[in-house]
Amino acid sequence: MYQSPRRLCSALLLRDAPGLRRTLASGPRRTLTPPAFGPRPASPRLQAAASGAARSHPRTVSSMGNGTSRLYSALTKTLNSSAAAQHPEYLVSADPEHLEPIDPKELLEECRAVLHTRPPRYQRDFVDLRTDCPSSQPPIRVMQWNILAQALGEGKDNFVQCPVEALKWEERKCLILEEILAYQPDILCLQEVDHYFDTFQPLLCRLGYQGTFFPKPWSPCLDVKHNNGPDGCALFFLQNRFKLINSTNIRLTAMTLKTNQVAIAQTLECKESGRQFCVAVTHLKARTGWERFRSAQGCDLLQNLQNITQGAKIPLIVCGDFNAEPTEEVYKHFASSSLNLNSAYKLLSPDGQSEPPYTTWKIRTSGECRHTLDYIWYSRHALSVTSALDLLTEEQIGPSRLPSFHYPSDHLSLVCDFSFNEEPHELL
Ligand SMILES: NC(=O)C1=CN([C@@H]2O[C@H](COP(=O)(O)OP(=O)(O)OC[C@H]3O[C@@H](n4cnc5c(N)ncnc54)[C@H](OP(=O)(O)O)[C@@H]3O)[C@@H](O)[C@H]2O)C=CC1
Ligand SMILES: [Mg+2]
Repeated sequence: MYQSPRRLCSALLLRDAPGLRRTLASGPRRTLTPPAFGPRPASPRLQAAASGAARSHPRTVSSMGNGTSRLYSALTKTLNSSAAAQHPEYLVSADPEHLEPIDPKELLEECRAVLHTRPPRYQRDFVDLRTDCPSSQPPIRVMQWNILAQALGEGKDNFVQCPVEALKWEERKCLILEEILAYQPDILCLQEVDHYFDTFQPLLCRLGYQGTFFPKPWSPCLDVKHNNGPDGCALFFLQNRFKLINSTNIRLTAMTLKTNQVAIAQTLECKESGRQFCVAVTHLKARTGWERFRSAQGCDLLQNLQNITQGAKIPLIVCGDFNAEPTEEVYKHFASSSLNLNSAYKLLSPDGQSEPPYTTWKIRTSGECRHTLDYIWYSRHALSVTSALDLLTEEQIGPSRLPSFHYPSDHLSLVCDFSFNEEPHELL
């Protein structure tokens, strides 16, 4: 598709003039699955509106913690004198409700232009898991992803086999957006988000999502020089499909003590069917030696979810980086909870009983770390998984593991399609 130079220079490219020049010189080489979002009017003011989005303050996000995060975000931008001097328009506030929608195809084109020197995206296929006749309602697509905080990736994680150039934010953010645009989730659950206000909230808002961000109270990102504020969990849903009924930000406790880990839980109503369900996102405490702590955090989350779902009356989907293998206590608590949860990715195994062999794979100074830590739990009686996105193979991941020039995070995205099971009275 032809893109005028003017259009290519949008929000994504504002801070990447050399990338733009490369784009115009050689054109995109990468191949992509085209997005299938509903058509939106192409915006003739994409460039101006997108730059406005990048400097805007959100209105729809929930309250707790957002003030802190906005402050850090504003502070880091102000302190980043080069960015402020070159693009003073970043400091001007705009009302996100009056920003024009983005055509996802245009955004994808922009991502492709920025990424044209990188290798092509990995091909991942959806596995059909339907066991009965198709539902009359369109499925609900849920994406779970620890996207890797920029500050942690560059300053803390020690991915010794990953070249620093592969972590450049101006390109890595395009890889993240490309992944989201490729799978078009209705609901997006993210961890390690440290670019909510300047990137994901404004862009995803203009793609039709409503977002909520809850930062960690003492994010390790804040220890990193030139950080962009705290990292935290973010939850987005498509506004044309769901109505927000209730939203709760949860600071997890462990043995009654407040911890540094958080969750967001929202009750949504499907606009097509009128059915309600609850979706939650969390990121539990990392590292070995913290198993009992994680277990306590999991119990606290389950207790909160019991209350929010009115004792399992409302169907539930819980996405998260649990930082726990299936052998850990916290996993067992979720698997045996009275909320009647099943883990969606088990359904990809031949017997439907085994988790995938890995959801994260990286090489640190301590050696290779290959673990299954990320899950999508769902109410096994009320919901069915109709398909799930297969994981990357070892060959696709490559010998240097993740993140890499191909893939932006050390965690793989998990994507599932859900449908509501018929209620007993509807079967009569
Ligand atoms: N600025 C301040 O004033 C304060 C800062 N802190 C910082 O916060 C940290 C604790 O925060 P907490 O939320 O408990 O952190 P966690 O232990 O949960 O880990 C934080 C992040 O580190 C990643 N991580 C996991 N294993 C390793 C590893 N081996 N090496 C490097 N990174 C790893 C995790 O990624 P993943 O989930 O993908 O594995 C996670 O996102 C402290 O280390 C301290 O640096 C704490 C208090 C105050
Ligand atoms: Mg991490």
